[in-house]
Amino acid sequence: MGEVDPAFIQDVEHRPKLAVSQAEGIPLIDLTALAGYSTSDGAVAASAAAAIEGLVAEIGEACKKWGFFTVVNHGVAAEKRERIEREAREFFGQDLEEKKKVRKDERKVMGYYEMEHTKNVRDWREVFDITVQEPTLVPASLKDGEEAVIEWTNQWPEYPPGLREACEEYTQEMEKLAYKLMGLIAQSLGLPANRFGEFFKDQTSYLRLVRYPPCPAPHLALGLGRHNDSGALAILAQDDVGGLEVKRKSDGEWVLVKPIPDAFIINVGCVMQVWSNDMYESVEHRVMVNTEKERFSIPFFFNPSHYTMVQPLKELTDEHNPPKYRPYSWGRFYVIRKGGNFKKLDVENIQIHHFRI
Ligand SMILES: O=C(O)CCC(=O)C(=O)O
Ligand SMILES: [Fe+2]
Repeated sequence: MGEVDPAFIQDVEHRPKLAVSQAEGIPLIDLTALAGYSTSDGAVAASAAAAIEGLVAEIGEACKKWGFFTVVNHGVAAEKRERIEREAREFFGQDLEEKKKVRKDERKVMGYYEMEHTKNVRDWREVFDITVQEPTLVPASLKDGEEAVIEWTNQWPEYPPGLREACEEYTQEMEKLAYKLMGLIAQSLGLPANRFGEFFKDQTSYLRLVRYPPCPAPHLALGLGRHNDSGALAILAQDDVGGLEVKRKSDGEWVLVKPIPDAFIINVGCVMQVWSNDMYESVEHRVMVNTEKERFSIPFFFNPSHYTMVQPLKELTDEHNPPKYRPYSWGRFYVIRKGGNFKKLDVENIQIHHFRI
């Protein structure tokens, strides 16, 4: 059994229990009703509208109670998911030297990386990041009032040659699903289905391919340390190995998210927490590793346009429920977050609670 670099070792209170219960897991939601929804045919629309109403209620309940849920019958073609999963395995299967040819750094923020830290402890994983809009515009400066932007672009490896196409095809599917889910979430908050649409015109969403290698010390290290996702929504494809844990809101216990074939795991991010004025919370999660099996996952992070000022929505606040956050620039928040995970920091990386009133 190999020695583990101390950079990976979690403080005692953050080490995982290797035997965790899967009981009372996150809600499972069937999206079949979305496919049949048609407003052009009155008869279909009437029954479909009732089904959608049920779905909206289920999603609202899941967002409030868990911040996480699993969806099935989501309409994403299985071949597209299988294809990107295959390409990801091919990419990570190469030598480190090859992968480092597309390594990210402080200027090229998309690409391969194997030294990420979460809360200043190194994660037992390697990633490949792809921005969805080519190019993605983000602020050039972190100072208020400065409007200049820079462009983030992707780095594509020579091998596997089909990786780029697989990613582009898959992100289109993720976007479609994200818009549908945002529509349902908006309705669950009593808002029009398209309420969030305006925020994503120049979205800064990204896709991440992840490999968690087997680890000789899964009781000491984590594949990914506890964290919240910073954007609006995340859609995760995990393989059949398992390891994702969610901090259950009701009692603070870490609960393992059981892998379900073809399902996606959805969670609301910090932007949705602020928009909803804490009605829906972005819940902490982390990833355990194991001694035997490598694990692959593919999260898609649905993020607003860089110029979005994130703040509680007017419709959801009033004098009895005043805004709990000051407005903040999504673009600057995102640039700081993306830069902060490269290395150990002296201070806590930027978090929404820094904007809490
Ligand atoms: O790999 C997973 O299961 C979760 C990944 C995740 O939470 C993240 O990358 O933010
Ligand atoms: Fe996450």
